Amino acid sequence: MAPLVAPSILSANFTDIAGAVRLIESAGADWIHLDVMDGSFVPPITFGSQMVADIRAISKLPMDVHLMIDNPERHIESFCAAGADYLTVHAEASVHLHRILQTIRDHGVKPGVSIVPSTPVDHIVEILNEVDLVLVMSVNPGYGGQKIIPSTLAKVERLVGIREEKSLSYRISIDGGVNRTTIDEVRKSGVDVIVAGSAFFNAEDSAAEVAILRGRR
Ligand SMILES: O=C(CO)[C@H](O)[C@H](O)COP(=O)(O)O
Repeated sequence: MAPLVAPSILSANFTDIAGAVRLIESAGADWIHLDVMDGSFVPPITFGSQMVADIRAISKLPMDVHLMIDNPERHIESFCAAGADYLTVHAEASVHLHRILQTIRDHGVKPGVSIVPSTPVDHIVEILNEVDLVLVMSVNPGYGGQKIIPSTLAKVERLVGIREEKSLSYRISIDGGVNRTTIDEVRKSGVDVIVAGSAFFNAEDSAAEVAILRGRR
């Protein structure tokens, strides 16, 4: 099956977020990916739950909210209330991962877990039955436009295997450095969702770019 495509507004022009959302919709992309950064877990600061609420007000596309923040437990309620469909926290950001994931689900939102390139899949095996999404960071988080770290694709393959072995149903997403040069290798890993920032927002024809990322040329 073709993967879903989730353009990341991190690579959009922040003076025209509504325009970026319209572009994502008109290009036929599947989800909107929102990178929340706090200047602590990662160096940059992007935006908070108000951005999620404002996008919810103008779009019905599923919102895939990726919290690159420390102490995510402090912010679960506000992002759930803002209208996130998927809310993903970093395994490295809290020792109380199990509780956080359950809190997200209690709020009626799909919980996700993410790992940075240096974190092995073994670190999250115990909570895979609690999540609807596993987001594998294929670059070190914080910035768009970086080169993919190829060894991260083996983690996607491992997650595909565990899902089958344990009859689980999470989706696997990859984030960072996915573009028309890397897409063939990325798709071979068995990934379900492709997050694309610069490849989407720098494309001359964004609908064609979505088709390429899905594997239809
Ligand atoms: O999470 C991110 C950075 O932390 C971005 O979503 C990711 O890097 C996508 O950007 P690009 O497709 O340009 O690599």
